Amino acid sequence: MTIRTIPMFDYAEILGRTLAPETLLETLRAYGYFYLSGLDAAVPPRLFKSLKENAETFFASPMGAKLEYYIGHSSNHRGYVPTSEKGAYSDETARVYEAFDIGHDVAWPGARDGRDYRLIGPNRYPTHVPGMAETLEAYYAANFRIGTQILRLIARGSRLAEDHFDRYTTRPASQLRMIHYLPNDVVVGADDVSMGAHTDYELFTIIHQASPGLAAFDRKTQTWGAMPVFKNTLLVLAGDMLEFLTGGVVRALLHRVVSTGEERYSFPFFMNLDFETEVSILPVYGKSEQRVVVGQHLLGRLCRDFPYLRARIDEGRWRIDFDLQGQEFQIPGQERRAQS
Ligand SMILES: O=C(O)CCC(=O)C(=O)O
Ligand SMILES: [Fe+2]
Repeated sequence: MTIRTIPMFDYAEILGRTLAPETLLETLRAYGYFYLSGLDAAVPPRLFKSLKENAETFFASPMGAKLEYYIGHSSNHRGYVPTSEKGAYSDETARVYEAFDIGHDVAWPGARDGRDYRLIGPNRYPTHVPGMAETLEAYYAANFRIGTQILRLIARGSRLAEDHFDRYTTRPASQLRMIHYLPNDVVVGADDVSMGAHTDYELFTIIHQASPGLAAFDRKTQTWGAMPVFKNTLLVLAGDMLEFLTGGVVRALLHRVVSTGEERYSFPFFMNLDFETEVSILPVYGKSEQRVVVGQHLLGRLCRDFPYLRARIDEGRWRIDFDLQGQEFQIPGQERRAQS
């Protein structure tokens, strides 16, 4: 038997500034994740509860009602994602999840600097689920506040002013997903997954899992380990942008969702910078000419995940002025793993 230490911080340590920024960064470096407890003031237990209740009600509604909010009919990538919207993951044995996606809710401001991502704009909510808009907006705002606190610690730990990133999170490319894994009878083995192995595309992901299923890859032992679920806690996973900013000191956590046949709900919030933010390695981690634009990296990745987006771009309905395939970034001294 292996005994595993689980990194867990109390959110009060972050708000009260008793958690050293170096400790947070060292934890992300060593584990790629940490749990956050003590969230009652930041995310009241009744908000977690109504989030799940809204998800249950929405996903239980007739397919016709859900498809009225189909993401493929949205002009800014918001709404319902059916199980058929299958991404290019060769290890997804049984894709049995559906989702509902929202983002930063803002009136469409039009293209800026000629960069027209079409991922920006207002959210769209089903009118037949009472309270869903209020709950999701409140949950999004709570996660964004928590994400901002974590990002400020990361800034301090990287020898930057605490508010360094604040100016880049005015219209963040941060999405929130409600995910519903359907109960199913597909016979599975220990390695069968319903969401294929991937890293998340943003700075970090703040996940609330209602039940187990998430597994993370431990680079040291080269094994997959289950991520336990603790009531009213959040799990924070390092993503691609943090790996890029830290020059690979913090690696994005490779993770996947194992098939169990059981119904499951999960709510990831992907903390990101503004779409047009051009990022480079932070000075304390080294020097490189390489630049990545947050929205371009995100869109490049989303095109792998969403056939409807690929079709729109391939058919010229969404014109983009950059190379979608060229969004793979290189970390100096590290070979980029092959994406499945
Ligand atoms: O279902 C989960 O717990 C994780 C979902 C996930 O990894 C994702 O949406 O990127
Ligand atoms: Fe993920």
